[in-house]
Amino acid sequence: MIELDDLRKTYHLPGRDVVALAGVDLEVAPGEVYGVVGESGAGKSTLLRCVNLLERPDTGTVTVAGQELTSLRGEELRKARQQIGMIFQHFELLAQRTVAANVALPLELAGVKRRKRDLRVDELLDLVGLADKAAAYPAQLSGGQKQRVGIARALAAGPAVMLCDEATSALDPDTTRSILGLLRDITSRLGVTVLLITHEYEVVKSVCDSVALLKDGKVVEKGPIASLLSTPNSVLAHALLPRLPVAEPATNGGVIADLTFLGEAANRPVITETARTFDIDISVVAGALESLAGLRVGRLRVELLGAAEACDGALKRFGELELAPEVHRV
Ligand SMILES: Nc1ncnc2c1ncn2[C@@H]1O[C@H](COP(=O)(O)OP(=O)(O)OP(=O)(O)O)[C@@H](O)[C@H]1O
Repeated sequence: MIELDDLRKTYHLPGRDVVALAGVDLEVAPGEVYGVVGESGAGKSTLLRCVNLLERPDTGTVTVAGQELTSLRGEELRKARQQIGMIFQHFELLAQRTVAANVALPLELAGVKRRKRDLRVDELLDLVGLADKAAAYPAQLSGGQKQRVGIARALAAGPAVMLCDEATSALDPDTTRSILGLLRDITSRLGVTVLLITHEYEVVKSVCDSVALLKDGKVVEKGPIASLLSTPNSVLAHALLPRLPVAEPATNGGVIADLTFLGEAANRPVITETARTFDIDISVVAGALESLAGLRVGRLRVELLGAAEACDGALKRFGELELAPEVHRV
């Protein structure tokens, strides 16, 4: 649904060049929620601006819903952009317009007739739970309500794709949860594909199917969350896994190791089986369980007590069982 091929963008400043995108390839499948994460300055905003061509990449192509936007200009580009809705960190609502008139704006620009427009606006406000705020002005709304208006406006022209620029960074954690839930729910119901940029892994955890890590203008890792989680040494997987407390010294002088359980592995009696096989004691020190991209992911910190060789054997066995044991050397 969105295809980015070798996107490059350099800003020329007096006396120096800043490479913002250094050859980005990305493919977002229809209906998917795709997150792009990265530190400040990694190139996330530039990437998003290049997708709807608010910024023209120096080279490379952007294809959205089968149409190569980078080959279009003027009226053709304006038309093609109606396939793309956008929501912003600071909502970007027009203060002098009512909620209904803000949502109606893309429809006005697309030349939709008054009656049809009004019906569509009612439907959209209903969808985002703001039917009773149609006549209110943005200043009278909370941050979460403003973003709901932003979502309704982005959906107004019936886009195939929605771009979200740090959509929840200005909101508190509870409001963030409800906005992300709404975004996930509405876009999956309407079959809209979402590309979002964020610097928060919590956002990726709660809504994304796939994720890419941008660093210095390059994608250094990407893929569906479910496959990243089972990729050894994946930086993204590590950042997305449920958090265990900072390692404490071994309480009984044993070997401390963190194990990761994905999906069905959580149901197997591997701890008792391994303890029996190697004739050691294994106790659970800490644990966490979360749902990530529809997959149950568990992490367990265990302490192995027994002969050094037996403990090594047990750790090797955990590796064979794909539990990715990480040993804490204390
Ligand atoms: N209009 C511009 N002119 C000059 N340099 C720019 C411009 N926009 C971005 N840059 C530079 O390009 C690089 C990438 O910036 P970008 O804003 O895309 O990163 P980001 O990952 O979105 O960062 P943040 O999370 O802080 O918004 C940075 O070094 C930035 O200073």
